[in-house]
Amino acid sequence: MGTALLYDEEMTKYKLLWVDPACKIEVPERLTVSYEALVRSGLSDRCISVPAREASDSEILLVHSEAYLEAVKKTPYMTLEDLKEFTLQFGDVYFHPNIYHCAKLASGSALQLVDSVMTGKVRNGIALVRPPGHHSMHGAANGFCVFNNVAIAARYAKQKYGVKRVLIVDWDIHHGQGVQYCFEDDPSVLYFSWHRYEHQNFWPNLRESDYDSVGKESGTGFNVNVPWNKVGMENSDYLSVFCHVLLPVAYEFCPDLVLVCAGFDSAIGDPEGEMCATPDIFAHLTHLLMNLAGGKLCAVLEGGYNLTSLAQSVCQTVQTLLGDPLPQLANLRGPCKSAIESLQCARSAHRRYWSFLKHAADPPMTDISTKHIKSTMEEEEKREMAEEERCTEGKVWPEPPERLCPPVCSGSVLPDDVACPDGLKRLSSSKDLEPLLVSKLKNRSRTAAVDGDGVTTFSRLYTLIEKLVANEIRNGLVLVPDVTAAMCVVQDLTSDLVKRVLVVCVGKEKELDYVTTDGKVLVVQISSEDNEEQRSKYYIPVCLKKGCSDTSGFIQAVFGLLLPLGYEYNPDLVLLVRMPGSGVVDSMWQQLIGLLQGFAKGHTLVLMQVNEKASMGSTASALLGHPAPPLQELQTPFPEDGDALERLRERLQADWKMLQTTS
Ligand SMILES: NCCCNCCCCCS
Ligand SMILES: [Zn+2]
Repeated sequence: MGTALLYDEEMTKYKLLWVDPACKIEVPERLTVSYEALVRSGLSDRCISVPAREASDSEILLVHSEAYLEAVKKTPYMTLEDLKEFTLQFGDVYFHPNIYHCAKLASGSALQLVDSVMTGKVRNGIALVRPPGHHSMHGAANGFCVFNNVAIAARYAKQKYGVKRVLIVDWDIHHGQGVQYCFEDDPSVLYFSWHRYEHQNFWPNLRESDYDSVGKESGTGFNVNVPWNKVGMENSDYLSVFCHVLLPVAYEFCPDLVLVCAGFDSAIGDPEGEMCATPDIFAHLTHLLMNLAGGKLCAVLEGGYNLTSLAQSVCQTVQTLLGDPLPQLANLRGPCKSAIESLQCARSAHRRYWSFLKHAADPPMTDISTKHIKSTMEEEEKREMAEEERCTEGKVWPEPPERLCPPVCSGSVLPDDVACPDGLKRLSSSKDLEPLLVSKLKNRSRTAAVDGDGVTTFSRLYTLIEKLVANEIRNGLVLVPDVTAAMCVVQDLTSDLVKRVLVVCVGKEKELDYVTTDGKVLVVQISSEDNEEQRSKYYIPVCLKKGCSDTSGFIQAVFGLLLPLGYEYNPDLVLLVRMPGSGVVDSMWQQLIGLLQGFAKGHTLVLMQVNEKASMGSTASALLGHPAPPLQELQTPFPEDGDALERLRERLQADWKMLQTTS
């Protein structure tokens, strides 16, 4: 299924008609540069164009009051003076004779997008709209917003499609207070927002935007705020919050639909956000949400006021929705001190509501929610200030790298008597291995693996790896008689082909006879075994009491450890090894493959044993980019697992900064 794109140039036909410094950044060009960038890059042609429509009164009344709607209805007939007068009652917003029409189109576009996704016409999509929506409230316009496009879409999805749970992710740099007010007492809508806050000193300066606003009444726990108390936040900070706050909660919530308040004023260069995250971060934020709700994701444009970073960020988002390989994010050095405080506060505020956060640490000693923080400018913060100046003053960043789609998506190396799953391209060995390499393999790994056809297998394997590295193939599936032997062989084959290999071992391993210390390989093993003594910086055993069949524990290990480690390590190849008898559940297995595609431009090599070929179908499906099925009802993780994971993270965070969640 495809990706919907909604855009209608009618929504460019309103603008600020008088002088108002607070509103001058909200210009029609925001929409035209975004759409033109999609056209120029060829991305719009790859999308399914869906027409905009006007939201009806009853749809608008799902969120707004009749009085407010009636008042807005009058604006097309107002004189300039009347419009100015009418605007005065609201904050940081302006009206125009055509804005009511555009506001109905913006909300209607969001509803068209929901229809396209919920009817299965498309898998996901994006609506490029203005005016934005997330600040508008039941009876008031605010922050450039007239109708709350995403809030209306959430109510509409519940009413028309019986959607039980909606996740709203608001990655715009402003707090979507309008959305928060709408759903704070509603447990069927989980609202997540990060936003520039600076201890309530940044617009809209609301006390209820802080991390301790967790929702109310039956909605308690279903409102997650992460305040940024400094500017200059980078990719590391954003990814840390996704891994350590949003994703655990989102997976536990298990939504039927994901709506994104896709504001791009959180990108570098934006005059509002003054952050330093680069446009390619949105490729990863989108990707990390795409295995929720069976891939049903609707992104609706909110803010974004630097026309260059806005256009780039929109393209990065659409390219990921289309399933293209992700760009590698380099030198992620872990969250800054301020981000860690925000992270820790949000996690501790929610640990009583979400079992996946149950073992989160206590809030930091310094109570960061007070408005006038009296923290002395420590050495670290001085460095951060210097960093910020460099970042925001410069306001230059590299164009996001090109994300080329390999001609072949998934290759396979299988025993001759095993049928190749649909969609995979069977590889034959293009050449025999050099005798030297064969002898190296023979003495390296168990004899059983390198008999006659063993060598054929290895030469095919070598060919597959060469094609992955050459980006001729995106990922691959390998079925071998003995995964342990094959693992060592792959390590040998890759050692001179790639710089860094992330090995993810699912299940028990007899004994891992290669533990490298040179950093060329990072092994993360998830099983029921605890190899305490073998642990090193590059060999990280994660022990689950009930082993890999415990999906709750598994998913916690993925978000709390594997993903942050993977981002920091930034491998050029991911080797995913499924040990026989691991007990991993197929849906979890597919989620894992989906999530690991975020690394190494999607170059994932899956190694499985022939006797597990029953799982080849689901493996192939995940490798081909089909969204993983939602993880059904997740039980509460075993306390000892959650606790052990937190302890392991605290031990490792000295070596791996992306694991930090406590200051
Ligand atoms: N420096 C201008 C103040 C603008 N304040 C309102 C911002 C609304 C953003 C909507 S995404
Ligand atoms: Zn914004």
